[in-house]
Amino acid sequence: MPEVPWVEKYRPRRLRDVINQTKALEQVKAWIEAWLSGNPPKKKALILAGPPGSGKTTTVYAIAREYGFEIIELNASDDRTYEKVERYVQAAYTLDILGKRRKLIFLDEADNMEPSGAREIAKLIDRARNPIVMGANRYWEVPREVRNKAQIVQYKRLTQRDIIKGLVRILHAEGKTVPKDILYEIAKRANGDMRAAINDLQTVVSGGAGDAVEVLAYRDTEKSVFQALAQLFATDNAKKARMAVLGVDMFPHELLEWIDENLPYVYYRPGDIAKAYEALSRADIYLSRAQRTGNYGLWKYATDLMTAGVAVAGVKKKGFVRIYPPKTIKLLTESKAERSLRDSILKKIMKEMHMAKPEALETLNVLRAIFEYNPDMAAHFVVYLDLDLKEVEFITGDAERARTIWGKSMNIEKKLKERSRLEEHVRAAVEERREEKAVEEESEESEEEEVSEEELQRAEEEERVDKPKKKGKQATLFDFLGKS
Ligand SMILES: Nc1ncnc2c1ncn2[C@@H]1O[C@H](COP(=O)(O)OP(=O)(O)OP(=O)(O)O)[C@@H](O)[C@H]1O
Repeated sequence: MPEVPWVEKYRPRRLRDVINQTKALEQVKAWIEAWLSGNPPKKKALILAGPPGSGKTTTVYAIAREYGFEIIELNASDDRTYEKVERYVQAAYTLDILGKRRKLIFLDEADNMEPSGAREIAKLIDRARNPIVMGANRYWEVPREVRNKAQIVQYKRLTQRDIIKGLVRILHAEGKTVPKDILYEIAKRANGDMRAAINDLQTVVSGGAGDAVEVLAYRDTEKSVFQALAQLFATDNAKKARMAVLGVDMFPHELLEWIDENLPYVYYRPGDIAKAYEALSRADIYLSRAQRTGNYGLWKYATDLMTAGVAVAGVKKKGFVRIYPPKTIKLLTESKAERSLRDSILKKIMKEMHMAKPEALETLNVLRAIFEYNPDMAAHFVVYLDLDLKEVEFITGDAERARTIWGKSMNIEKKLKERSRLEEHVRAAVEERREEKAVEEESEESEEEEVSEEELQRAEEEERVDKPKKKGKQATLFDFLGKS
């Protein structure tokens, strides 16, 4: 028998178990108490607005339980809903008098109402004798005529901490545990949606830890590391082994951890295991050298050793090998937003560096290392690839480091701008000078012509004078010589 969905099994029954919506709950309580005071609130409808899985429906059910209402739940996007609402509105008072439980009408998805339905619902709110509560993710998409007649109660997006609190509560109740990093990963990717988080938790707990990682971490990655490792461990061909890990979106040292974890299950002869580990430890040496020196070309040797080096180490077990994540796993997960960031970075790399996608992926890995260890060089890449801050954050995975690199890149950009301004300036000056020179030369040329005419005359005269001068000079010398 399939298990009851935990989202229903663990839906808080009481208001005080609803996590981190205190302000909203107070408003809802005050409003419902006004109904019970015999002096109904001015606005006879309530809109609970907020992100999915933040506790709106839960509130309605808990309030009904605590204040003794029966809930009539209807979907606002359903065309026939308003007819039903009308029936209940009519009947409600009578039922009340007959001592039956009071009814609370809950209309979910009020932001998906048809305009015609909205007009009817607005009319019904006017005539309502019992509380009408609506749920909506996008308040502004609730038709205006309905919105105007309702009081709004805003639900917050739950924080990661709230989500973890909710998940831990369920784990306690189930007597189950999951690794902390997986729990955090679930909370992170839920993005404030407790329902999504609880569903993920249930999948993970009922599936076992191996599946957990597969379900959570690798459903979006380029090529799953499970697939890659299965291929790697199935071959004793060096080239195939190298190929197996291409396209795995992972740092070499992370890949190394995965291989490290799974090696003992692949070889059964101790000598072979030892040989494989030797290849791994040499890979590790290359990796730390790469990190120390910034020579990331060494990554290639490291990757060769951990793939080809391991693949040829000996005789492997036949058949299916179950791949386990390393104990110290750093989950490489991606949300939709992260994925789109990564794609946009890849596109920039492909465009600027003229690369195909697999190469761009490798480059992204290299960039990650550079961004981790060499902020100055990273800043140049930011400018070169025209990355934005979000993309830099994605590459670094660390907001603070991203800001440092971003700051540096702004300086470079400023300098580049200054330089191009300067260049422009110098170029303009040179141009100006050249023009001036051209004008000068032109006038010089004409002056020269004039001068040369004069000079010509003078020269001619001089020539006449010169000769005797020269002669005179020579004569003097001769005279002198003669004299001496
Ligand atoms: N604030 C909360 N505290 C505890 N549990 C919560 C909270 N919010 C949601 N949950 C849990 O998440 C699941 C979904 O919650 P709920 O149905 O109240 O979401 P919702 O806000 O109505 O979402 P939607 O807008 O999608 O209808 C329930 O199982 C509930 O137990």
